[in-house]
Amino acid sequence: MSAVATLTDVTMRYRDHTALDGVTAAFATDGITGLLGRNGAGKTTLMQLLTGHRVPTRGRVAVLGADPYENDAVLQQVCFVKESQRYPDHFRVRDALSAAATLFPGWDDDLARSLVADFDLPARRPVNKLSRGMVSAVGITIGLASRAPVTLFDEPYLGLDAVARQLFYDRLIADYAEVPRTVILSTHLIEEISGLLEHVLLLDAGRVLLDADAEDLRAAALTVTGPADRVAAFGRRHSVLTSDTLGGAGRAVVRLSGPVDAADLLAWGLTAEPTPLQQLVVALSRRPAGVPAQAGERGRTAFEEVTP
Ligand SMILES: Nc1ncnc2c1ncn2[C@@H]1O[C@H](COP(=O)(O)OP(=O)(O)OP(=O)(O)O)[C@@H](O)[C@H]1O
Repeated sequence: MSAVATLTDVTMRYRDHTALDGVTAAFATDGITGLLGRNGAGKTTLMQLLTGHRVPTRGRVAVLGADPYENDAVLQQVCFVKESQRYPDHFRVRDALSAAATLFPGWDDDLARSLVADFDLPARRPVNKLSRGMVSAVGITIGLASRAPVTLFDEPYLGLDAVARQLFYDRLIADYAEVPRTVILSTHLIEEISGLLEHVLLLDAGRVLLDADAEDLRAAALTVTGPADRVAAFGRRHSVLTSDTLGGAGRAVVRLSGPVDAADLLAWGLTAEPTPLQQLVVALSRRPAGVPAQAGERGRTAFEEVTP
């Protein structure tokens, strides 16, 4: 894989709190990565390091072959759409877009205009008079129209309604097809974006819990249902991530340790379907009740061998 951005054994501490702990990861040139994880997992911190907003306590961050911190040559190739982006008080929508146009060499004005129209953004209205969702739409417009080789969206759609979110996904995928680039998208709306993702990086308490191609993930787990004893027996052949029973019926999310023959499943009286990404992430990130998230401790590790 040719990587456009890497973190090598990166630790980030805020006073006594370790937000990232020994993270090593690489982001492919031209790829859409979902940066996933529970609240406080370290997603924003990781993005801040990639965009030169912070310097790691330990380890190395490289973007386009160089340290991004205070590096203008790198940073003009990087667009970071933050969860709660603030704009100068007097800025109208069109001012925000004009300012962005001067920052990014690849800025596409036609694309910006068409996104403004699609999101129904009032170009002359001050940004601080927009609704929460409209402010998000401004950020998304800037993120897409920047056409930056490395574009990061940190939960970009606070307040956006379902129709506008779908518009974002559609425009992202269409524009990515036209101008491939590296997109890193952090979100809690995993199911909504799972179809867009080529790669998944899952953080838990500051550590990498999963780093895998989305395609491999789809083939790596099954949700199996059927008589509880048979589900349990099937699970013993593989690796059970979560399971529950209701009466005599069982259901388990199973990480496969080898190929599964459909006829074999049928003979066992079981039905199986691919495990949705969201369910998989929940299963992997789940900690036993009462166990706090703490960097330095690993979460569940059942999936680690799947990591390419
Ligand atoms: N400036 C800071 N000072 C102290 N602690 C911080 C600071 N920024 C982040 N943290 C802590 O670091 C941890 C990781 O935070 P981060 O914002 O990176 O998580 P996140 O995965 O983006 O979470 P969320 O999904 O809730 O946005 C959290 O425990 C957070 O409280």
